[in-house]
Amino acid sequence: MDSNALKQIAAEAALGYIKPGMVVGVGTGSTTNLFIDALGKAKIHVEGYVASSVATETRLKGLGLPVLNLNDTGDIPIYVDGADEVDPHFRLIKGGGGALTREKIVASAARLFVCIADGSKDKPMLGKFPLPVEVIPFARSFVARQLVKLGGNPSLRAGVTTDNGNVILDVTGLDLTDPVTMESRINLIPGVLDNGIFAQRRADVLLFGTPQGVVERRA
Ligand SMILES: O=C(CO)[C@H](O)[C@H](O)COP(=O)(O)O
Repeated sequence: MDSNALKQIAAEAALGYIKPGMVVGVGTGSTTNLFIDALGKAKIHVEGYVASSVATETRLKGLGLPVLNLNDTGDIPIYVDGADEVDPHFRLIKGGGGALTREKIVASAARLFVCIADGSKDKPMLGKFPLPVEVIPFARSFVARQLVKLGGNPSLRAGVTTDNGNVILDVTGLDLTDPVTMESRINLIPGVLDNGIFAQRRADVLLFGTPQGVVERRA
């Protein structure tokens, strides 16, 4: 099975968590796109979907699925999204698609975070995938210098402006043995909007697509 097929079975498994009448938070990325397409076919009568990016909103609307504004909903029952890395403690690196800030907001508003991924994202620890950090453009150079002081090697993601009008620094070399602390330390740098460590809001359920089928883990 290629990685797309593994993403597909993980995405379809997440449908089992979607019940009629729910408000459903929807992440961003190629795995989530497969989940959206599966939702389009499943025609479950949910109350609506809260999108974590403009791209996701466009895809949902393109399939005729109802999109809600997060400001018009309370806490939401469930959020489904992919990840770039997942550790054994359900902590994640996200933001490969640049949508990390809105993803973290919607994930934090959700009571259950279901993470869908192909099995290659299942890692013994976080830190190989360059950590995305969303930065206000005015502060780009200052923030990059502070990230170097934290042990990182930041590089500007060329040609990318986030849905919030900001830039992304991708950072290699950080020591993520304590991801909870590093998540906070980076977010304390003035000019940082958020970073792609999801350790304070971890996933609750992991659905990994593997050649042997979907592996499900619960925190
Ligand atoms: O965090 C994300 C987007 O900001 C994605 O969930 C992450 O990059 C995984 O993407 P894909 O499903 O395409 O592998």
